[in-house]
Amino acid sequence: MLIGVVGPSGAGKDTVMAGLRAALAEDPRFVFARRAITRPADAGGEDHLALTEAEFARQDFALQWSAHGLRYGIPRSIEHDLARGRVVLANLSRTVLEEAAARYPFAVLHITASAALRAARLAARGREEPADIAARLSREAPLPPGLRVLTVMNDTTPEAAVAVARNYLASLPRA
Ligand SMILES: Nc1ncnc2c1ncn2[C@@H]1O[C@H](COP(=O)(O)OP(=O)(O)OP(=O)(O)O)[C@@H](O)[C@H]1O
Ligand SMILES: O=P(O)(O)OC[C@H]1O[C@H](OP(=O)(O)O)[C@H](O)[C@@H]1O
Repeated sequence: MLIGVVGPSGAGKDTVMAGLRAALAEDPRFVFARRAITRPADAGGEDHLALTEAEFARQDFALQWSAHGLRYGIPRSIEHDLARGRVVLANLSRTVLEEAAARYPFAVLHITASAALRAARLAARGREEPADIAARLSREAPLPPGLRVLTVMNDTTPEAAVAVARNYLASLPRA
């Protein structure tokens, strides 16, 4: 099953995924997709595959989208993992959820937090310039209806959010 980790900028998707990755490191059932992004490798945050626009255009991805002036792709290799019954976690855009659900066994892990907390977190993170942060905070993308969704309110500690997300993963049907 593919788990799309989504939510507004600053909610804590990367943070919760990093916590899950550490918590599930010994469990071979779980795989974390490495994204390709047209963002420099040293920009901070996740360990992504940094591609130029030209390199990105030549790749064949399982899922891809554009946001924040960047291109994002999920590698085809997830299909091999899914075929072997793995649970694949991937940080996705909310705009590709219907496509993902149409193509793969799929559930959503929706990470969110209040607008005030997200604003403070993005400012403290410092990965983007203030104008980009403002654009990120105002970006809205509703979740499509009819999907299996767990919403995690990441408004206390990262550990608490990771624990809720981990319980959700444990509750999912085995492939
Ligand atoms: N529960 C929390 N308490 C305090 N700080 C947090 C918490 N969760 C995340 N953060 C911090 O908030 C910032 C944003 O988190 P993160 O990068 O994980 O968000 P994101 O949803 O992946 O955002 P984006 O979509 O912009 O990449 C990071 O600096 C992170 O360390
Ligand atoms: O707003 P939506 O479309 O859900 O997400 C748009 C993009 O923003 C985030 O990327 P980043 O890691 O913050 O660059 C998401 O992971 C996604 O790639």
